[in-house]
Amino acid sequence: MNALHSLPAAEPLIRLRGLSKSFGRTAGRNGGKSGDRDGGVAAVRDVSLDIGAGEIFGIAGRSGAGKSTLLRLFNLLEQPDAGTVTVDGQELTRLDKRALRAARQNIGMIFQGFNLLQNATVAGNVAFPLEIHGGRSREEIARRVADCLALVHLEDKPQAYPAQLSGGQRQRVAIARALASGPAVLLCDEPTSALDAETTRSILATLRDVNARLNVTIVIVSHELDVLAALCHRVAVIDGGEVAEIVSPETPHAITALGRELVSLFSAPSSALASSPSSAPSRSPAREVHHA
Ligand SMILES: Nc1ncnc2c1ncn2[C@@H]1O[C@H](COP(=O)(O)OP(=O)(O)OP(=O)(O)O)[C@@H](O)[C@H]1O
Repeated sequence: MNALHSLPAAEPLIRLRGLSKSFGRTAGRNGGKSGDRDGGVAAVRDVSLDIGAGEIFGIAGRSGAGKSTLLRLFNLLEQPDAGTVTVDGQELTRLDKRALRAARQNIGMIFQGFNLLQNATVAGNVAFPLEIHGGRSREEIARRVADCLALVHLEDKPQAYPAQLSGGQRQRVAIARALASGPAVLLCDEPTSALDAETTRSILATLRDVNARLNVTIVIVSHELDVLAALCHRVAVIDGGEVAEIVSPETPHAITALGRELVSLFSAPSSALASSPSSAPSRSPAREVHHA
């Protein structure tokens, strides 16, 4: 689908235009349009999106739809074959390596597997991106680490090692680390998929808090539709690398099956992952997107 979806009223914080990415023999700056024909995989096809400052934006889709590839294009962990990525007024796709490294300070990212340094303490993990980027004093870094750990309620764990923490605590360390440089954007790739329902609820509460208190724009990929419905203002449904539709709680008639399910979950007052502490503790597997 070529149409530009979505449109926050104000100037968007994130602007994607005509993004395409193929893997395989034919990947190249020509847009990967021949990707299928020549045996490659067209993972993302001509995606254009605007995401507003302070928005929580979800990406849904079946396994292999292109969700993670699309997310990794937001900070150019994947280089697009065609198209542009603009974040906070900076067109990332025009930057050289050095400028891109600096621009990435404005874009934090967390992953399903947490990706923590096992041999570093909690404080060491959070300090790490600040230390490698340079330009900050030891005191500044210590203050920033303490602030970020307080934000995720781990102020009592700076000297612990990742192996001594629960999965939820590890993900909160990863969130603190991703926020250490004060980014405007937090990208989340399946952040709760390795966690049980109770822990998922606490991570969602932390992400809501980060969004509300710091106005950090969040983009989250998840195959768990109830997670997306509990957290997001809008969700893009990706199918075959394209944006099939964007749904929100106000969408009257979703066109895809996933979109319809999301809309029903948005309006489900008893969503297991709603912010209310009295909500039901477990999630229904029927609300997950199963492999295609
Ligand atoms: N590094 C790569 N090399 C080759 N093909 C890739 C690579 N990364 C992704 N792909 C292919 O691109 C397509 C989209 O993959 P992607 O991981 O983005 O999908 P996804 O929607 O995130 O799937 P899942 O929910 O299973 O993680 C798939 O066909 C996948 O096999």
